[in-house]
Amino acid sequence: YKWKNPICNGKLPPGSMGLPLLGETIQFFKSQTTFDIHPFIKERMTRYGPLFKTNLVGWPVVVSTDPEFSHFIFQQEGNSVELWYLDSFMKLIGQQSLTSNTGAIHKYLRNMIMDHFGPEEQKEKLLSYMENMARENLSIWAEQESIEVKEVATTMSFGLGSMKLMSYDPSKYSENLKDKFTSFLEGLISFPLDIPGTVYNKCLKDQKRAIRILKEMVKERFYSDKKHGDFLDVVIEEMKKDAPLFNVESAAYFVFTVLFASFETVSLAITLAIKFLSEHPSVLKDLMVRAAQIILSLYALFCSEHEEILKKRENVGSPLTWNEYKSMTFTSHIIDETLRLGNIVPLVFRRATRDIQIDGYPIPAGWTIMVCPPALHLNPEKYEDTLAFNPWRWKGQGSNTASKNFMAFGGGMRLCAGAEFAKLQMSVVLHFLVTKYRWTKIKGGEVVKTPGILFPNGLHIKVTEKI
Ligand code: HEM
Repeated sequence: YKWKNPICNGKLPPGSMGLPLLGETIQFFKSQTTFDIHPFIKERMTRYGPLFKTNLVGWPVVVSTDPEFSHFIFQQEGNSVELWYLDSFMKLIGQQSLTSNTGAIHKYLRNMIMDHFGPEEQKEKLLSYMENMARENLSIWAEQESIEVKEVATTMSFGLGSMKLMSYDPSKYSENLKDKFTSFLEGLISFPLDIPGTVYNKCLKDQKRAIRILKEMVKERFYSDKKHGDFLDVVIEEMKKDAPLFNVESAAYFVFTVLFASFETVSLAITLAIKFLSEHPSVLKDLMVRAAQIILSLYALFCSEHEEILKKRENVGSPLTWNEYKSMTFTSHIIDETLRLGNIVPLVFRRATRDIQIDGYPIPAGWTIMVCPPALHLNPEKYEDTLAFNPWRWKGQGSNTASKNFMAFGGGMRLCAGAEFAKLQMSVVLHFLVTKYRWTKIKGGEVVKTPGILFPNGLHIKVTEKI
């Protein structure tokens, strides 16, 4: 009785607390093979409405599928809610990483990241890194009989992220850092059962090895005076201050979190975009026509005005400027649509630090609030024919990062620090892929959501250079 009726001032939102201790955990982790809202959420939305209570992995939770309330929750960061994730997640991310810091320290660390991934840095340095990375990787893809997209996209994004963060050189270390992340995203939102054979267990082991490598790097840098111009330089500078924010352990966790956030999400988004484009030739055709138009108009302009620049550009393919990438509205619609339908981050967690009232229901202090972006992204009142991949639905809008109906990058003070970096990287890869190459799907492409997205059979394609 106590389990089913938690003590609280007033009537809690509708819903069931499930079985004692287990709650509704088993139903929550049930896998699905479509992009639709997870059946656990969908069934309860129909039964109880947009806000309902449940219990997951021992924690009392209120699930929000309501745009207004979800937006309100993101705005309440540091006021009536704080960032909070399941114990299993925190164990993987580390108690001292950015995600666990609040207030001024969070702001300070967040700015450190923004300084390295923000628009100024993108214009100055990152764009040319990205273009080189995309060009080099694509030419390697085109040499293969077939490639598995998620795998090669991960290699490319990891290369970019790890170079920018810590000038990572794999040949210097006995174990490869990238291999330690293969099951990380899956593990983060998988059933937190730490026994051999489970994804979570593998993830914990890999995380320990990754932290070991990163600690080695942090120590080496700490005792060296050589500057690399990367993110780790800034972390080391922090460590050398009188009242340092980091020790070796927390510095390693910090870099680990940013590294993970910077490449797993992007490589998944690139894979999803390629999957959707492969399945929707009319979208691909439109994208190719627009990309060709941009290049042709640039060439025409340069031919008439800057013969030397044209020559330089011809030598390196067809790179563009930051403003040119930003003005590719159709590409940004494809990216928004991929993120809306793909729901790479299917759940965002917070904890009420004091009692919150919503529509006459109390959410007691200490309860978890789970914001569910797919419910907002697949809301038929906002997005017609919700499961259709239709980039044209964004026509007339600029690029989306956060709104009440688009929360692919979260919102409020915790809005993804790498959102613009991620979108730029996707634009660059798509631009080079469609202007210089064509591809055909060989096999795979099916998805399973657990609730994180997996490609159980991969997505295998053959890339060829256009003549
Ligand atoms: C398509 C790619 C990406 C998606 C879908 C995505 C999604 C998200 C979401 C939903 C959050 C909010 C989590 C929360 O509120 O609890 C977040 C936070 C964050 N993301 Fe991303 N992200 C992406 C790419 C990146 C990249 C490339 C970076 C690297 C710089 C990055 C760095 C971060 C950081 C540091 C945070 C924590 C921000 C904070 O707590 O202030 N993300 N991301």
